[in-house]
Amino acid sequence: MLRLSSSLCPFCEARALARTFYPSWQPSRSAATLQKRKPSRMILSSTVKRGPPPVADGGRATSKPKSRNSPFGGMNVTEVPRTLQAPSRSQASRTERRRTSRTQPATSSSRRKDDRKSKDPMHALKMQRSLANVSYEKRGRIKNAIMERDSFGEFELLPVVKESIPTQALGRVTDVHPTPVQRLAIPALLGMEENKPRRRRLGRTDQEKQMEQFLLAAETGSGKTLAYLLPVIDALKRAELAGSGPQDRKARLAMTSMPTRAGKLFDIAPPSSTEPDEDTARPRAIILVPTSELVEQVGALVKSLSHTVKFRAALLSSAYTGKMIRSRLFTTSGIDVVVTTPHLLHSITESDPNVLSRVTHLVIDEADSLLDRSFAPTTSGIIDRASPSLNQLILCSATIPRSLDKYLERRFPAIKRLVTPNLHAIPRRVQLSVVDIDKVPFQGNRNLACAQVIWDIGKEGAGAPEDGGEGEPQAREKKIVVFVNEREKSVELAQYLRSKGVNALALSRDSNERRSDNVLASFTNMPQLPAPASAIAAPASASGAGSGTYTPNAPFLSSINPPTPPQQPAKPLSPGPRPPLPGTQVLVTTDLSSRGIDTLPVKHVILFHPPLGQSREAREERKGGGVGGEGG
Ligand SMILES: Nc1ncnc2c1ncn2[C@@H]1O[C@H](COP(=O)(O)OP(=O)(O)OP(=O)(O)O)[C@@H](O)[C@H]1O
Repeated sequence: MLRLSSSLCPFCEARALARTFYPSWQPSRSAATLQKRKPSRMILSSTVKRGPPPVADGGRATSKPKSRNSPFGGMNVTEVPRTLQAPSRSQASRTERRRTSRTQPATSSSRRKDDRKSKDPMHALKMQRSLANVSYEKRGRIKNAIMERDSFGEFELLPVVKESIPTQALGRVTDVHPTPVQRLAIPALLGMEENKPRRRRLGRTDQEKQMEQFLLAAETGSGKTLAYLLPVIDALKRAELAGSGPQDRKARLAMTSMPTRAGKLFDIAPPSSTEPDEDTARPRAIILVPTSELVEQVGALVKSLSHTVKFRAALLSSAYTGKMIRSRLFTTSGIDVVVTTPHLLHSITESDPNVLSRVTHLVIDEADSLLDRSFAPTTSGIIDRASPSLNQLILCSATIPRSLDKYLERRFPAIKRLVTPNLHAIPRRVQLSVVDIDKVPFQGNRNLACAQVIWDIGKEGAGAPEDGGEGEPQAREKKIVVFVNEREKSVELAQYLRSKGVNALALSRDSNERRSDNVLASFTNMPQLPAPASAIAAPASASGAGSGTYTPNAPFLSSINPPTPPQQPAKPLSPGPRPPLPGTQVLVTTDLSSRGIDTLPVKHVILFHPPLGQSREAREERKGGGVGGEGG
């Protein structure tokens, strides 16, 4: 079991740790995993943390421990620090041998699995191996390059766009400066670096050769939305000032001849009496996100900018009725920017392919999700259909899983990768704790372990506001998100937690609570919290991310468990009502709520299952094939 607790940072840095381990989601400021010793497909990268090869010294291999005082000292920790876990030299060499054995033909896969189970308690944390490697040299180079761009004024944005940044986009921020990803991406997307030799374009078609392709990869909560949105809006406004070009008309004509297919999910055909004009249902920019919740979040930023920059934006998602979608899309006043999900856009284009005919900018936000196995066919289809008119294709992601890496190599070999220095890094202020549920007092009872952790967090500093400040009691409530791998489990666990006196709600694709605005809203609709979170487990080491094994708090355990004689293992909880845990709200959810949603008030995240590193949909597909289950 892992538990992370962290201090605050303006961009929910702590979510990045869990996101680093779990590329398909990004939780909030702290996280915990209830870890059972089972192998996981998500493995930490062997090359990210690995230092220089051991130096032979008189026949004995010696390896110098990596300094934790370096700029990346707290990053990419693949094992519990020696002080906490005290692995022996032989254990370390076994780990190394196991890494090597993966590259060699296996003699017995079952033996290898057993080996992993028995000798590698931190196996689930090695999920980073599924992430693409970014060399330190490259990180250093980028860091130097972006250091001097510390003001939005340095970007060649239209004045009206620049003026909207402090007032609309970052209204709540007092000291407005671009974040690293914004320093990196905005000039590139604006073409401010065009004097540099252009990279060879290897697109599949003539049209694609003209299309610029970018990958924005930066840690979660780093401001990627604004990093792509400002240049896109700037380009739309410039095109508007210049008038639409002949290329647009050509592409539109080509698309008009595309056949209309049946079998659509939503009936969004335009009213038959209305002849579509230039701007009706012909957006020039489309932003694709994985969930309707994200449509709302990204859409809110787009809408706020639209008020001052003056463009027309529409939010389309399955949260709206077909009638609302139709009226937004086919509004006679026209449409410039659409924020939607791939499946809905696919349905729309099935009935009206012309919707994509004028798209010059296509953004695939959360590209690691939208180009994974479950979304890729739909997303790729949209890219194909839009590419004739596209000027820029922008992929945006908090991680680069190896699967995405390979996809890009194959499909977009000329893509320009804009990667921030801290990508795949574990935020230093995050505290990480591992709970071994096999040990006393949990003895394999994962639910009990989870309840215990929540009680410990809830009781920690009970009575005092979590951020040390004043405010409404509701705002002082501790918010904890528990991520599970199966949606059925979210309901079951929430019920269990309620039976233990925890105010817990389940949120999954098909839970009844999903439609309740209050469920997610209370975990997201908070002002940015400036103060650091209280330390829950051991204080973070001075050198970086705190990490250690979690020790159940005995008094708190007894508050949900009957007292047990000393030296005796605690008995598992029996179901039944418990006195409520005050001031704590828990959301038990799948990765539905994880992709890019800003859960700012959440400072504690529990990874109930070791993440599988795939989207929920992909896992459900696999589950259909009999591989499902609780995971972990
Ligand atoms: N330059 C900035 N200065 C201060 N705050 C910023 C800045 N840019 C963005 N933010 C804020 O940072 C928060 C996170 O931004 P955003 O959602 O764009 O991050 P992200 O990188 O897209 O995260 P994710 O990977 O989770 O989608 C938002 O509340 C946003 O208002």
